[in-house]
Amino acid sequence: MTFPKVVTVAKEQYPKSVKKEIKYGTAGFRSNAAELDFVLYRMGLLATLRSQDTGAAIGVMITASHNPVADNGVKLVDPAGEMLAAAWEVHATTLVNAPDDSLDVVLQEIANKAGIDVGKKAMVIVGRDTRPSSEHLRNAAVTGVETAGGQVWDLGIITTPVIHYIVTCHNDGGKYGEPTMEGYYQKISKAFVKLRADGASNGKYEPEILFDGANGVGALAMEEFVGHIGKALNTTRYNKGDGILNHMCGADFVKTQQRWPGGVPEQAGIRCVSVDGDADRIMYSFIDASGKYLMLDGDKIATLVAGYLQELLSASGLKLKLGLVQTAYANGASTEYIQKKLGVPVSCAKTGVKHLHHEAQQYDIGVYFEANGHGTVMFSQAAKDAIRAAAQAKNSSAEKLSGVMDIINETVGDAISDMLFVETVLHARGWSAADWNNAYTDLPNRQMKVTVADRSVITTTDAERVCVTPVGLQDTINKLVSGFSKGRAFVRASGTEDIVRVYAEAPTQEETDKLAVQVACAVHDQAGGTGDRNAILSSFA
Ligand SMILES: CC(=O)N[C@H]1[C@@H](OP(=O)(O)O)O[C@H](CO)[C@@H](O)[C@@H]1O
Ligand SMILES: [Mg+2]
Repeated sequence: MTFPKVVTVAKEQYPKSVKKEIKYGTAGFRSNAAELDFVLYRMGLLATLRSQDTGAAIGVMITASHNPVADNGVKLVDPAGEMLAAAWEVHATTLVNAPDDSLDVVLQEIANKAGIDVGKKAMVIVGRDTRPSSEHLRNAAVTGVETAGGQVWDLGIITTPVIHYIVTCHNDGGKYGEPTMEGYYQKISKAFVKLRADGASNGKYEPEILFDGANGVGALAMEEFVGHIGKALNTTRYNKGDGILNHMCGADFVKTQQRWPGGVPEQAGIRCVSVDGDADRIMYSFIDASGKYLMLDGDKIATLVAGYLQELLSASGLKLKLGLVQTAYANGASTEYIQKKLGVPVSCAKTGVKHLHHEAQQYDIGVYFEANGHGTVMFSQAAKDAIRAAAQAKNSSAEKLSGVMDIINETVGDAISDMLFVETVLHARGWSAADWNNAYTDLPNRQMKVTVADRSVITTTDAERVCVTPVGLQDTINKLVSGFSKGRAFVRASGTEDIVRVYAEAPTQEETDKLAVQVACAVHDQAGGTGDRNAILSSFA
């Protein structure tokens, strides 16, 4: 047998403890941490096989991102820093659901299917967030890798974007950057400091932020990072790990509650940057002169950076195709602004970073962002070559573009790198947060969750904007939407929670809430709702 100890180790140390089928979803496997030992062991096994399959190092990140501290999760990172290939998501699901005593057979089947020489060397790069359960789960993953004959490179506590960066750099022989934490910090901070060589203040821009670390790994990363940026950006850091992870703070709290994060003193006029529990998402907040709270989300960031890239691109004279990728959750006002005012083409992708990432590859410069603050910019090789050559020839816009390329972590959304990019654009434009916010006004919007017996009855098309089944539900939605001038609504099954999500937009918050409630009731009625219908009806009463 090719996998001699796999079954014994599983039975003795990491027996399968969950009976129900679990699935490698939008963000890998995620659940209560107590249910994950066997999953991590098995993902260690699978990562080894995937490494043998690709002849490259594979990443394993242990995190449940913005979810509560009692949860945890695992996702694999493919050789070029991208999300695990779809075919391997299927293998992951098969392996995790197999009984303990058939693990060796299932592994062999995967190896046969993919034509893998399992005697080959394998390297797995493991990282984890600050959750108390993460160390224990790391041990399970490491045991998996070693039992399958692979070698482990343990990065310890690290942000999700940095593991993506290190996997990329390790596999391309250092072309993208030096494959270490220090290499990452150096690369992005040097570019940032250089771009503001003329001075940190400019017009209404002040180089000062409040940083909300969500009590997670982003806070630790920022503590190290400030040493590299010196006076270029003055940061006051909060939620550094003294409180509960993601609790009343962080990017997800800010986005879903549309409130100033707990643990950060309110200061009018100063930008507050919130990251999530693994630092791949970012939100900006500020309080204006009249004391009003304002949130600047992924759509605001996307339009700001795409507009700036567009400007540099046309000033440089380079003929490269720039585009923005959003999802159906993008605020309609942001799409209209970027398309009509700035003339940047927009594509809509399905929810989940891998879909946006893929869609962004059709552009020379592809900006992608989810409204919840997860996103980055990708440059094609041709774009990189053209920009660097023009920069060498002292084309000043191309020099700026080249600097911006070094700030950006192209491998995945990265809160710290995205923050530096936003700060760079605001600095270049001489804008305050209010100026940025005034570019366009968000349409009021509302998200709701509906529990149903089986969320897979909801299927969609057209980047999730149209519901195909249950038959008739879309007709109902259309009818409801037509009752509001300029309304928009859609429904889809969540990929990370056992619920159906409802999204609505309309000219006023009151109408938006009304539309959301009506659509949620339609889902409840036509898709097998299990919750309390009256509770839906009285949601915003
Ligand atoms: C509406 C929304 O915010 N959905 C989130 C959420 O996906 P769902 O499939 O909607 O549960 O989690 C994903 C993974 O973190 C993230 O990519 C996505 O944006
Ligand atoms: Mg995250």
